Formats: sequence, structure tokens, C-alpha cells
Amino acid sequence: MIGRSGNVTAWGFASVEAPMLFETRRFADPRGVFSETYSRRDFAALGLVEEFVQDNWSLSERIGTVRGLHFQRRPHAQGKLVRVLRGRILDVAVDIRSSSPTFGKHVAVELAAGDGRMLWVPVGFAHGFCTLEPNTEVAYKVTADYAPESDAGIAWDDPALGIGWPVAPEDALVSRKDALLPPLGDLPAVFP
Ligand SMILES: Cc1cn([C@H]2C[C@H](O)[C@@H](COP(=O)(O)OP(=O)(O)O[C@H]3O[C@@H](C)C(=O)[C@@H](O)[C@H]3O)O2)c(=O)[nH]c1=O
Repeated sequence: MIGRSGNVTAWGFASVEAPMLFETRRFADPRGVFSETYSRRDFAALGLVEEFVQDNWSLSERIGTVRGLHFQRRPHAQGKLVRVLRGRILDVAVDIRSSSPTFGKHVAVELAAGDGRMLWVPVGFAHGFCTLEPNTEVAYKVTADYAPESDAGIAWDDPALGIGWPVAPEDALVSRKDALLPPLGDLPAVFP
């Protein structure tokens, strides 16, 4: 999948626990395409020894739907491996490790159905996305069980984050829960 002939992009984040963009190898033939979407062996070869315990799927009907920016507190903190099954998103990961030199910095990448791209969002990052097409389906693997008592987040449109969202705040479709999330500056240190 990756490492053998797929591509990996890492950004200049502090520590090895950095977001990474994987571009998987695709095998096309007259029937269509084959691609491995997860390989424990290939991840391990990149130093990512993670156990995924839950797979999630969401459908967002409207363009400009924003989900996030979410994370779970310890001991239920989750790493996430995100890809798109239908449609297209701008996927975002924000460094919320309070002692990190890249605290508050983010990566934003477009992921589209069939493009073979996956974003790895490690523990210590808040995650969210905005849909760029109607009826967008997102699938992601996570490394810890869902724990509503550890569920938390920061405001997606916090100007201090400087995220170039493709939708204006007044046009975005967000959940009531997400509309009430605090800006990063009001968040007590979660990941020291
Ligand atoms: C995240 C999650 C939600 N739920 C339930 C709770 C709620 O009733 C319903 C919808 O939950 P939410 O509004 O939190 O769904 P959503 O806003 O799509 O939350 C997701 O957003 C993206 C950006 C992430 O990174 C995910 O980790 C997750 O936080 O689904 C589960 O049963 N298991 C889960 O793992």
C-alpha cells in the first residue's frame, strides 16, 4: 500500500506524532481499480504501530457541512485514518498539544473519492472537515473506542487558527454541539 510504491507526505510538525498524507498504490485494469486501504505491515514499516479498534462512516448531505474540530480526551484519545468514499472534503488537523512548538498550527488537505489519499491524524490533534460536494461519505478508522464522556472539541471557525475553510461561517451547516465549541485559547491544556 504505502512505503512500497505509494507516497507519504509528512509536514513539519514537532515529534514523530505528525499528521501524514498517504497516497496508496492503485492497480487499474479493464474492470476498474484495486487498492489496499490499510496495511498493518506497511504502517509498521513507517513507525506507525497503531491498533485500530473502530471504523466510522458519515454521510453529509449538503455542500458546506462542517464536522469538527473534534478530539477525545485521554484515556480515550484517538488517532484517526481518514478517507473519502463518495464526494470530496477539505480535511483539517490542528495541533493542540500545549507544549508543542507547532501548537495551534494545522494541515488542510483535500481528499476525494477514488483518489487513494488518506490523512493520518495522530493523538494530540483536533480533527474536522468541510464537504465540497453533496452527499459526501467519509470513512475513518480510530485507535480508541468512542467515549462520549471524553468527547471534546474546539470551534472550527476560531479566527486564531487561520484555517482557509471553503465556506463562510454563515453558510456552513454545523451541529448544535459544534456551534458551541470554545476557541482554542479557552481550552484548558488537554495534551501537555
Ligand atoms: C463519533 C461517534 C458518534 N456517535 C454518535 C453520537 C451522536 O449521537 C451521533 C453523532 O455524533 P457527532 O455529532 O459527534 O458526529 P460527528 O460530528 O460526525 O463526529 C465526528 O466528527 C469527525 C470530524 C471526527 O473526527 C470524529 O472523531 C467524530 O468526532 O453519533 C457514536 O455512537 N459513536 C461515535 O464514535
